[in-house]
Amino acid sequence: MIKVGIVGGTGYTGVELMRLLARHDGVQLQAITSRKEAGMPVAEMYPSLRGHVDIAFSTPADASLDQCDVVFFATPNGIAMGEAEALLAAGVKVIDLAADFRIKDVAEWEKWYGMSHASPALVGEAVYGLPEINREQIRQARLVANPGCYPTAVQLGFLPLIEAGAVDVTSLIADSKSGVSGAGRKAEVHTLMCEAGDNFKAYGVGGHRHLPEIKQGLARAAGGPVGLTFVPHLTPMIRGIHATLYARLTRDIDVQALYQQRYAGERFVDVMPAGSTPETRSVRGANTCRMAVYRPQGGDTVVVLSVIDNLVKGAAGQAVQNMNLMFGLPEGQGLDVVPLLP
Ligand SMILES: NC(=O)C1=CN([C@@H]2O[C@H](COP(=O)(O)OP(=O)(O)OC[C@H]3O[C@@H](n4cnc5c(N)ncnc54)[C@H](OP(=O)(O)O)[C@@H]3O)[C@@H](O)[C@H]2O)C=CC1
Ligand SMILES: CC(=O)N[C@@H](CCC(=O)OP(=O)(O)O)C(=O)O
Repeated sequence: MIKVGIVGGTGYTGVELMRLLARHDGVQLQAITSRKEAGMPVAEMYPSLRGHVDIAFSTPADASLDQCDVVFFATPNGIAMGEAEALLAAGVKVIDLAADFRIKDVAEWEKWYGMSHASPALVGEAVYGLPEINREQIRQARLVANPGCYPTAVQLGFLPLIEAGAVDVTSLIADSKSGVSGAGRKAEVHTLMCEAGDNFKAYGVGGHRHLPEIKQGLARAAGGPVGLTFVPHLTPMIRGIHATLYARLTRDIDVQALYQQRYAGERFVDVMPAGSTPETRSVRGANTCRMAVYRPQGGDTVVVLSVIDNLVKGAAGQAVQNMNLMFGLPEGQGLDVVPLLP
């Protein structure tokens, strides 16, 4: 049994990790941290876990994380970078759901995240945890930078076109919408029901911190810099990301065949039949990125629709997928979830 620790168990990605790991045969939940709720049984805070998780929260200091085989950081940005080095030295693998190790250019990371990096030496070692592009490196990794939610939906949506060299990479557009759980559980005015319910708005139009992460991944696929306009929106739903992506073709190709071939062996990417429109509710609770690709009126604009559950393929599910790869387990273990509908 793999001994698992979770730092930040009271938050939305933390409780989602517990929901998935509770049904995973290969792991034992060893420690779940909370600074404020130490001593409280996890299932008292989250009755959905009654009968599934029978331990109490402990403080990060009391959690004996160095006794775990793997520690997930489901914490705000800037926490894992201060803890990872000691855990790795103790032989513990680390998966950070935050952004501390996602961007290889440390100065760029510091600019977007507004803090100094506490562990720049580890940034080079960290493997970006998008299995559909980095599977073999993840298998060997001690430290995985789990991708952001928008970057997962956007990169998976654009990759086939860019890898095939079939589009103008200087003029990509990602029009993306997120459910409110993407903002986490912390109290903030903009996520109050009277602010976010029955409302729809763009934010971060002038620059969102996921922009450099997405551009880094797409540039790697393109073999050079890309130009991307990325506009996120907050929608009045709890879970889900819907990314509508636009690119200009540079040659005539069958985009449906391209997408089907690229993701043919990928269990967690579903290319729908031509003419389909993926819905966010079709992936609710599941580790699936579902997509459809169009060439409206047979023209040279490609439109890709890409949906994920931000808490699953956009965070905790992808983190479990990465853990499975790092420990040589079947990649989908614990992730065989049928989406909840309606
Ligand atoms: N929500 C989403 O859809 C996604 C989130 N992410 C990223 O995952 C991370 C977690 O997100 P989310 O679960 O939504 O966030 P939440 O705000 O819901 O939870 C954050 C958790 O971190 C703990 N925490 C806060 N500060 C510290 C600290 N200094 N030391 C230890 N623990 C701390 C809190 O617990 P307590 O106060 O009890 O100690 C809480 O459990 C973030 O970096 C987020 O950007 C990534 C992809 C998607
Ligand atoms: C709706 C909402 O507020 N979403 C968050 C992004 C989600 C997130 O969790 O950020 P990381 O993936 O970088 O960790 C935001 O835009 O800041």
